[in-house]
Amino acid sequence: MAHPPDPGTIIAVSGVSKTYASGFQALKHIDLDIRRGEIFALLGPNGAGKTTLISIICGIVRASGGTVLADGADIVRDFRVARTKIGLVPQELTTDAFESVWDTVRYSRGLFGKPPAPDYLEKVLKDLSLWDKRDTRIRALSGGMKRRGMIAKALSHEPEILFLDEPTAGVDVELRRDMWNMVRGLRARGVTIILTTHYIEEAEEMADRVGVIRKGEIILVEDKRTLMRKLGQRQLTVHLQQPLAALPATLAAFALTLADDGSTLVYTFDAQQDTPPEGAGIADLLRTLDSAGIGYRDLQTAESSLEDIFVQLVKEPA
Ligand SMILES: Nc1ncnc2c1ncn2[C@@H]1O[C@H](COP(=O)(O)OP(=O)(O)OP(=O)(O)O)[C@@H](O)[C@H]1O
Repeated sequence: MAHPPDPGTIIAVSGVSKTYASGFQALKHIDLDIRRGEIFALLGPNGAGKTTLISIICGIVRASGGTVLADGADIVRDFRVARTKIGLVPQELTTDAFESVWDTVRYSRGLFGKPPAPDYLEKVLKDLSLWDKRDTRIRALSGGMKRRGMIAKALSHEPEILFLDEPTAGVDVELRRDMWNMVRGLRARGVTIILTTHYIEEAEEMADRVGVIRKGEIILVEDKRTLMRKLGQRQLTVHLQQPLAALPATLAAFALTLADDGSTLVYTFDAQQDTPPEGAGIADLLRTLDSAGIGYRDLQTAESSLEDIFVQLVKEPA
């Protein structure tokens, strides 16, 4: 069954499964709502099903079951309407290599039945630093420029939803920066962006929400900040004046480990615990150290990153 229409939802994935002809089940009953105007990062290890899911939503791969609505249009029944809403920058660079950049974007726009819009296409190419290359054949472009070309092509019909599958895999720093500027600009214009990435720091920097997929199942969808607060851990590192041979019994109340041959104490606690259990706060620890006569030179705190959280989430259960 389709979802009840919710104006805040731009993509509604309901019960989507995919079993490839080989018999391999790549997706298992995926439910996922993408909100209008957000940047959504889909994270998952190799082979988790990210590309399969994106390809289904974009109408390239047929689901074995379930439904997808793109801005209210069923991607199978209302295929044409759904397609005009979506732009896809695929992982693999495939395009009509013999056409010029300009012809590629112009032609691609025409395929979606959109009237010519040279001013819009000029802006897209300029934003992607491709304007100077507009008469160059795609195949004569460098790898990074080809990727810019793919993005321009995906944007040619002014889609409301843009999928970027591993957009920055193997691209240089400059292109990555341009790409994120472009993504920010698109979001500011109300375009919804869904990206897959292996660079978790990108998701950390760019995404509003994060979804994690593992072995064909969505195991988590969360606002990025909430996720980091919920699952993040903080660590306090205490550099001691004198190394300790072992943890003294007076410190047993704290979750401590001794590192660096006894010269460092590491205290790990949940970032979500604004109020730690009675007597287990940082102040309590420092007081206990003082009264035990354990001197320290320095203190450092660190929070776990989205990367740490991700690694914890996708690691195989022991
Ligand atoms: N055409 C196909 N036939 C059979 N199995 C396939 C096919 N395409 C993908 N798979 C399998 O489905 C699983 C999911 O693949 P998918 O490409 O969706 O993963 P992914 O999360 O995008 O991975 P990566 O991060 O490596 O791109 C993998 O085990 C893959 O081998």
